[in-house]
Amino acid sequence: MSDRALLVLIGAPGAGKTRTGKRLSKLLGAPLIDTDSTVVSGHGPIAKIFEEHGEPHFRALERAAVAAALREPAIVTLGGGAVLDAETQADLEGLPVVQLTVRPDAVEKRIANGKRPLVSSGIDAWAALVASRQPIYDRLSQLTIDTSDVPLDSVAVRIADWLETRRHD
Ligand SMILES: Nc1ncnc2c1ncn2[C@@H]1O[C@H](COP(=O)(O)OP(=O)(O)O)[C@@H](O)[C@H]1O
Ligand SMILES: O=C(O)C1=C[C@@H](OP(=O)(O)O)[C@@H](O)[C@H](O)C1
Ligand SMILES: [Mg+2]
Repeated sequence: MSDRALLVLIGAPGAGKTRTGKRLSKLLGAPLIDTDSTVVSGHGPIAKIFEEHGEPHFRALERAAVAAALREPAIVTLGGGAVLDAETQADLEGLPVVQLTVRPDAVEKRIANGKRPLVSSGIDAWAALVASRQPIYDRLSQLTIDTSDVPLDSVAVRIADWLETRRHD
């Protein structure tokens, strides 16, 4: 049997997927693949890709990174929009998928660095984007954790505990 991801984190931009994935990787001693980091390593900053080549080009690069990552025995953290891809949705079937969520009041500061082109105009754009995707995040995930008031370490521990329980089911 080919390798598959150990855990996948999905959810809204700024919910904490990348940072939580890093903590979990340390906690579990497992490798981490952040698909945005893969794209950035190969093609430069995301905002620049959007500016110079447009969103469809970014999505194609992202899909390639996601397809490769999901075939590795690693913790995989996706960009917030990666789950819009139908092939990615199919690839996630049967994998442990955790959704991170965050309230608008808590995310505002987190996304203020201008690195996320789709939400750089502010919290209303973020809220509209997340509302449109919420049914997909809900359908694909088996566990949801709101990170608004929970420290990173605690989010990581909760996910590690859940994974452990799942192993014994
Ligand atoms: N549980 C948390 N509590 C407080 N701040 C957090 C938490 N998780 C993430 N952050 C902060 O939010 C920002 C975005 O985190 P990141 O992991 O990049 O989110 P995502 O990958 O979901 O877009 C970072 O500055 C990070 O430090
Ligand atoms: O929600 C989105 O469409 C995006 C989220 C970002 O990742 P994070 O969710 O890790 O911020 C990044 O992939 C890109 O800016 C597009
Ligand atoms: Mg991220």
